[in-house]
Amino acid sequence: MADAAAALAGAVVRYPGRPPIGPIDLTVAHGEIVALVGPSGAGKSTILRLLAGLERPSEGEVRRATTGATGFVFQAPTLLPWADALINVALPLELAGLAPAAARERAAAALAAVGLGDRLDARPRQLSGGMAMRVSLARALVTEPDLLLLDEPFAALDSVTRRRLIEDLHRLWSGRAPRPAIVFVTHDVEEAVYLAGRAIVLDAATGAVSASLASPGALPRPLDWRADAAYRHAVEELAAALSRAMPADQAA
Ligand SMILES: Nc1ncnc2c1ncn2[C@@H]1O[C@H](COP(=O)(O)OP(=O)(O)OP(=O)(O)O)[C@@H](O)[C@H]1O
Repeated sequence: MADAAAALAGAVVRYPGRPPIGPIDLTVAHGEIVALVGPSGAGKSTILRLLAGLERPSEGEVRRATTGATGFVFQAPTLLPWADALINVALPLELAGLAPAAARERAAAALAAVGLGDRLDARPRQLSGGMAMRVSLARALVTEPDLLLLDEPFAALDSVTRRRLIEDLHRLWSGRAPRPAIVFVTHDVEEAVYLAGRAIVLDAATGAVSASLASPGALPRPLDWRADAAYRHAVEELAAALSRAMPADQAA
Protein backbone atom coordinates (compact mmCIF):
# COMPACT_ATOMS: atom_id res chain seq x y z
CA MET A 1 0.00 0.00 0.00
CA ALA A 2 2.90 2.38 0.66
CA ASP A 3 3.40 2.71 -3.09
CA ALA A 4 -0.33 2.88 -3.96
CA ALA A 5 -2.56 5.92 -4.34
CA ALA A 6 -5.62 3.89 -3.31
CA ALA A 7 -6.75 0.32 -2.87
CA LEU A 8 -9.88 -1.75 -2.30
CA ALA A 9 -9.35 -5.04 -0.46
CA GLY A 10 -12.28 -7.44 -0.45
CA ALA A 11 -14.66 -4.48 -0.61
CA VAL A 12 -18.35 -5.45 -0.72
CA VAL A 13 -21.25 -3.02 -1.00
CA ARG A 14 -24.77 -4.21 -0.16
CA TYR A 15 -27.78 -2.24 -1.32
CA PRO A 16 -31.24 -3.45 -0.34
CA GLY A 17 -32.99 -5.62 -2.90
CA ARG A 18 -30.03 -6.49 -5.13
CA PRO A 19 -27.10 -8.88 -5.07
CA PRO A 20 -23.97 -7.53 -3.36
CA ILE A 21 -21.38 -5.65 -5.41
CA GLY A 22 -17.96 -7.26 -5.00
CA PRO A 23 -15.84 -8.45 -3.29
CA ILE A 24 -13.52 -6.11 -5.17
CA ASP A 25 -9.75 -6.08 -4.98
CA LEU A 26 -8.16 -3.18 -6.79
CA THR A 27 -4.85 -1.43 -6.22
CA VAL A 28 -4.22 1.86 -7.99
CA ALA A 29 -0.52 2.72 -8.15
CA HIS A 30 0.70 6.31 -7.87
CA GLY A 31 0.53 7.98 -11.26
CA GLU A 32 -1.39 5.10 -12.87
CA ILE A 33 -4.40 5.60 -15.19
CA VAL A 34 -7.08 2.92 -14.73
CA ALA A 35 -10.29 2.59 -16.76
CA LEU A 36 -13.35 0.97 -15.16
CA VAL A 37 -15.66 -0.63 -17.70
CA GLY A 38 -18.61 -2.94 -17.23
CA PRO A 39 -22.31 -3.37 -17.87
CA SER A 40 -24.76 -0.79 -16.60
CA GLY A 41 -25.41 -1.33 -12.90
CA ALA A 42 -22.27 -3.46 -12.34
CA GLY A 43 -20.99 -1.02 -9.71
CA LYS A 44 -18.55 1.31 -11.49
CA SER A 45 -19.81 4.52 -9.88
CA THR A 46 -19.99 2.73 -6.55
CA ILE A 47 -16.27 1.92 -6.80
CA LEU A 48 -15.48 5.59 -7.48
CA ARG A 49 -17.54 6.62 -4.46
CA LEU A 50 -15.68 4.08 -2.31
CA LEU A 51 -12.30 5.38 -3.52
CA ALA A 52 -13.45 8.98 -2.89
CA GLY A 53 -14.54 8.10 0.64
CA LEU A 54 -18.12 9.18 -0.20
CA GLU A 55 -19.37 5.72 0.70
CA ARG A 56 -18.15 3.00 3.07
CA PRO A 57 -18.05 -0.70 2.16
CA SER A 58 -20.31 -3.14 4.01
CA GLU A 59 -17.30 -5.47 4.22
CA GLY A 60 -13.61 -5.19 3.39
CA GLU A 61 -11.36 -2.19 3.32
CA VAL A 62 -10.68 1.01 1.41
CA ARG A 63 -7.16 2.38 1.74
CA ARG A 64 -5.98 5.80 0.66
CA ALA A 65 -2.51 7.31 0.64
CA THR A 66 -2.35 9.47 3.76
CA THR A 67 -1.12 12.52 1.89
CA GLY A 68 -2.75 14.23 -1.05
CA ALA A 69 -6.19 15.38 -2.06
CA THR A 70 -8.78 13.58 -4.17
CA GLY A 71 -10.39 15.24 -7.20
CA PHE A 72 -13.79 14.12 -8.47
CA VAL A 73 -15.34 14.94 -11.84
CA PHE A 74 -18.94 13.91 -12.39
CA GLN A 75 -20.59 13.15 -15.71
CA ALA A 76 -22.52 16.42 -15.55
CA PRO A 77 -20.14 19.26 -14.75
CA THR A 78 -22.10 20.31 -11.57
CA LEU A 79 -20.88 23.92 -11.60
CA LEU A 80 -22.51 26.64 -9.52
CA PRO A 81 -24.74 28.40 -12.07
CA TRP A 82 -24.55 31.85 -10.43
CA ALA A 83 -20.75 31.91 -10.20
CA ASP A 84 -18.25 32.51 -12.99
CA ALA A 85 -15.58 29.98 -14.00
CA LEU A 86 -12.94 31.59 -11.78
CA ILE A 87 -15.10 31.46 -8.63
CA ASN A 88 -16.19 27.88 -9.40
CA VAL A 89 -12.58 26.72 -9.64
CA ALA A 90 -11.39 28.78 -6.67
CA LEU A 91 -14.12 27.41 -4.41
CA PRO A 92 -12.42 24.15 -3.29
CA LEU A 93 -9.30 26.14 -2.31
CA GLU A 94 -11.31 28.75 -0.41
CA LEU A 95 -13.23 25.96 1.35
CA ALA A 96 -9.85 24.49 2.31
CA GLY A 97 -8.98 27.80 3.97
CA LEU A 98 -6.84 29.54 1.34
CA ALA A 99 -7.19 33.34 1.19
CA PRO A 100 -9.49 34.40 -1.69
CA ALA A 101 -6.79 36.29 -3.61
CA ALA A 102 -4.39 33.33 -3.53
CA ALA A 103 -7.21 30.89 -4.37
CA ARG A 104 -8.22 32.95 -7.41
CA GLU A 105 -4.65 33.20 -8.61
CA ARG A 106 -4.32 29.42 -8.56
CA ALA A 107 -7.77 29.01 -10.11
CA ALA A 108 -6.79 31.33 -12.99
CA ALA A 109 -3.66 29.22 -13.60
CA ALA A 110 -5.73 25.99 -13.56
CA LEU A 111 -8.20 27.46 -16.06
CA ALA A 112 -5.35 28.60 -18.30
CA ALA A 113 -3.97 25.03 -18.18
CA VAL A 114 -7.26 23.68 -19.61
CA GLY A 115 -7.32 26.36 -22.33
CA LEU A 116 -9.85 28.68 -20.68
CA GLY A 117 -7.54 31.51 -19.59
CA ASP A 118 -9.72 33.97 -21.51
CA ARG A 119 -13.08 32.78 -20.07
CA LEU A 120 -12.50 33.39 -16.35
CA ASP A 121 -15.63 35.52 -16.00
CA ALA A 122 -17.95 33.27 -18.02
CA ARG A 123 -20.97 31.78 -16.23
CA PRO A 124 -21.68 28.06 -16.81
CA ARG A 125 -24.66 28.81 -19.11
CA GLN A 126 -22.35 30.83 -21.36
CA LEU A 127 -20.07 27.82 -21.88
CA SER A 128 -20.40 24.88 -24.28
CA GLY A 129 -20.57 21.34 -22.85
CA GLY A 130 -16.88 20.79 -23.58
CA MET A 131 -15.90 24.08 -21.94
CA ALA A 132 -18.00 23.35 -18.86
CA MET A 133 -16.28 19.97 -18.59
CA ARG A 134 -12.89 21.75 -18.82
CA VAL A 135 -13.93 24.03 -15.94
CA SER A 136 -14.94 20.95 -13.98
CA LEU A 137 -11.54 19.37 -14.72
CA ALA A 138 -9.75 22.56 -13.66
CA ARG A 139 -11.75 22.57 -10.42
CA ALA A 140 -10.71 18.97 -9.73
CA LEU A 141 -7.05 19.64 -10.58
CA VAL A 142 -6.67 22.93 -8.72
CA THR A 143 -6.18 21.16 -5.38
CA GLU A 144 -3.33 19.15 -6.99
CA PRO A 145 -4.88 15.79 -6.15
CA ASP A 146 -2.81 12.63 -6.06
CA LEU A 147 -5.97 10.73 -7.04
CA LEU A 148 -8.36 11.97 -9.72
CA LEU A 149 -11.71 10.17 -10.09
CA LEU A 150 -13.71 10.72 -13.28
CA ASP A 151 -17.23 9.31 -13.72
CA GLU A 152 -17.94 9.13 -17.47
CA PRO A 153 -16.55 12.63 -17.93
CA PHE A 154 -16.75 12.69 -21.71
CA ALA A 155 -19.97 10.70 -22.29
CA ALA A 156 -22.15 13.72 -23.07
CA LEU A 157 -19.68 15.30 -25.52
CA ASP A 158 -19.41 15.00 -29.29
CA SER A 159 -16.57 12.80 -30.55
CA VAL A 160 -14.27 15.66 -31.64
CA THR A 161 -14.58 17.48 -28.29
CA ARG A 162 -14.15 14.17 -26.51
CA ARG A 163 -10.87 13.41 -28.33
CA ARG A 164 -9.56 16.90 -27.60
CA LEU A 165 -10.34 16.56 -23.92
CA ILE A 166 -8.66 13.16 -23.78
CA GLU A 167 -5.51 14.69 -25.30
CA ASP A 168 -5.73 17.54 -22.79
CA LEU A 169 -6.12 15.16 -19.90
CA HIS A 170 -3.02 13.21 -21.00
CA ARG A 171 -1.10 16.47 -21.33
CA LEU A 172 -2.20 17.74 -17.90
CA TRP A 173 -1.43 14.36 -16.32
CA SER A 174 2.05 14.03 -17.86
CA GLY A 175 2.91 17.66 -17.10
CA ARG A 176 2.44 17.23 -13.37
CA ALA A 177 5.19 16.01 -11.06
CA PRO A 178 4.36 13.71 -9.41
CA ARG A 179 1.67 12.53 -11.78
CA PRO A 180 -1.75 11.96 -10.21
CA ALA A 181 -3.36 8.53 -10.33
CA ILE A 182 -6.55 8.61 -12.42
CA VAL A 183 -9.46 6.19 -12.20
CA PHE A 184 -12.19 6.83 -14.74
CA VAL A 185 -15.45 5.16 -15.66
CA THR A 186 -16.34 4.77 -19.31
CA HIS A 187 -18.67 2.76 -21.54
CA ASP A 188 -16.35 3.35 -24.48
CA VAL A 189 -13.73 0.61 -24.97
CA GLU A 190 -11.69 2.78 -27.38
CA GLU A 191 -11.51 5.57 -24.83
CA ALA A 192 -10.49 3.04 -22.15
CA VAL A 193 -7.64 1.59 -24.27
CA TYR A 194 -6.39 4.97 -25.47
CA LEU A 195 -6.51 6.86 -22.18
CA ALA A 196 -5.63 4.22 -19.61
CA GLY A 197 -2.64 2.04 -18.88
CA ARG A 198 -4.99 -0.68 -17.67
CA ALA A 199 -8.68 -1.46 -17.98
CA ILE A 200 -10.68 -3.25 -15.28
CA VAL A 201 -13.84 -5.06 -16.36
CA LEU A 202 -16.63 -5.50 -13.80
CA ASP A 203 -18.96 -8.45 -14.12
CA ALA A 204 -22.68 -7.72 -13.94
CA ALA A 205 -23.55 -11.09 -12.42
CA THR A 206 -20.93 -11.25 -9.65
CA GLY A 207 -20.20 -7.54 -9.15
CA ALA A 208 -16.52 -8.46 -9.02
CA VAL A 209 -13.54 -7.72 -11.25
CA SER A 210 -13.75 -10.19 -14.13
CA ALA A 211 -10.72 -9.07 -16.13
CA SER A 212 -7.79 -6.68 -15.96
CA LEU A 213 -6.23 -5.85 -19.32
CA ALA A 214 -3.04 -3.86 -19.71
CA SER A 215 -3.10 -1.47 -22.62
CA PRO A 216 0.08 -1.66 -24.73
CA GLY A 217 2.49 1.22 -25.22
CA ALA A 218 3.68 3.96 -22.92
CA LEU A 219 1.47 6.86 -21.81
CA PRO A 220 0.69 9.43 -23.06
CA ARG A 221 0.05 7.95 -26.51
CA PRO A 222 0.93 9.75 -29.71
CA LEU A 223 -2.02 11.16 -31.66
CA ASP A 224 -1.72 8.57 -34.42
CA TRP A 225 -1.65 5.59 -32.04
CA ARG A 226 -5.29 4.78 -32.91
CA ALA A 227 -4.07 3.66 -36.34
CA ASP A 228 -1.71 1.16 -34.71
CA ALA A 229 -2.41 -2.60 -34.93
CA ALA A 230 -1.57 -2.98 -31.20
CA TYR A 231 -4.28 -0.45 -30.36
CA ARG A 232 -6.90 -2.16 -32.54
CA HIS A 233 -6.03 -5.53 -31.03
CA ALA A 234 -6.32 -4.18 -27.47
CA VAL A 235 -9.73 -2.65 -28.31
CA GLU A 236 -10.96 -6.00 -29.67
CA GLU A 237 -9.73 -7.84 -26.56
CA LEU A 238 -11.39 -5.38 -24.20
CA ALA A 239 -14.64 -5.48 -26.20
CA ALA A 240 -14.63 -9.30 -25.95
CA ALA A 241 -13.98 -9.18 -22.17
CA LEU A 242 -16.81 -6.66 -21.78
CA SER A 243 -19.14 -8.84 -23.82
CA ARG A 244 -18.37 -11.80 -21.52
CA ALA A 245 -19.18 -9.62 -18.50
CA MET A 246 -22.62 -8.65 -19.85
CA PRO A 247 -25.72 -10.18 -18.27
CA ALA A 248 -27.48 -12.60 -20.61
CA ASP A 249 -30.32 -10.14 -21.34
CA GLN A 250 -27.93 -7.36 -22.44
CA ALA A 251 -25.57 -9.49 -24.54
CA ALA A 252 -25.63 -8.71 -28.24
N1 LIG B 1 -27.59 4.48 -2.94
C1 LIG B 1 -28.05 3.37 -3.50
N2 LIG B 1 -29.07 2.66 -2.96
C2 LIG B 1 -29.52 1.53 -3.51
N3 LIG B 1 -29.03 0.99 -4.64
C3 LIG B 1 -28.02 1.64 -5.24
C4 LIG B 1 -27.47 2.86 -4.71
N4 LIG B 1 -26.46 3.26 -5.53
C5 LIG B 1 -26.39 2.35 -6.51
N5 LIG B 1 -27.31 1.39 -6.33
C6 LIG B 1 -27.48 0.19 -7.20
O1 LIG B 1 -26.25 -0.47 -7.23
C7 LIG B 1 -25.95 -0.95 -8.55
C8 LIG B 1 -24.64 -0.39 -9.01
O2 LIG B 1 -24.77 1.01 -9.25
P1 LIG B 1 -23.61 1.88 -9.94
O3 LIG B 1 -24.19 3.22 -10.16
O4 LIG B 1 -22.37 1.75 -9.16
O5 LIG B 1 -23.44 1.10 -11.32
P2 LIG B 1 -22.65 1.54 -12.63
O6 LIG B 1 -21.85 0.36 -13.06
O7 LIG B 1 -21.93 2.81 -12.39
O8 LIG B 1 -23.86 1.76 -13.64
P3 LIG B 1 -24.04 2.77 -14.89
O9 LIG B 1 -23.08 2.30 -15.93
O10 LIG B 1 -25.46 2.53 -15.31
O11 LIG B 1 -23.78 4.16 -14.39
C9 LIG B 1 -27.15 -0.58 -9.39
O12 LIG B 1 -28.01 -1.69 -9.46
C10 LIG B 1 -27.78 0.55 -8.65
O13 LIG B 1 -29.17 0.59 -8.89
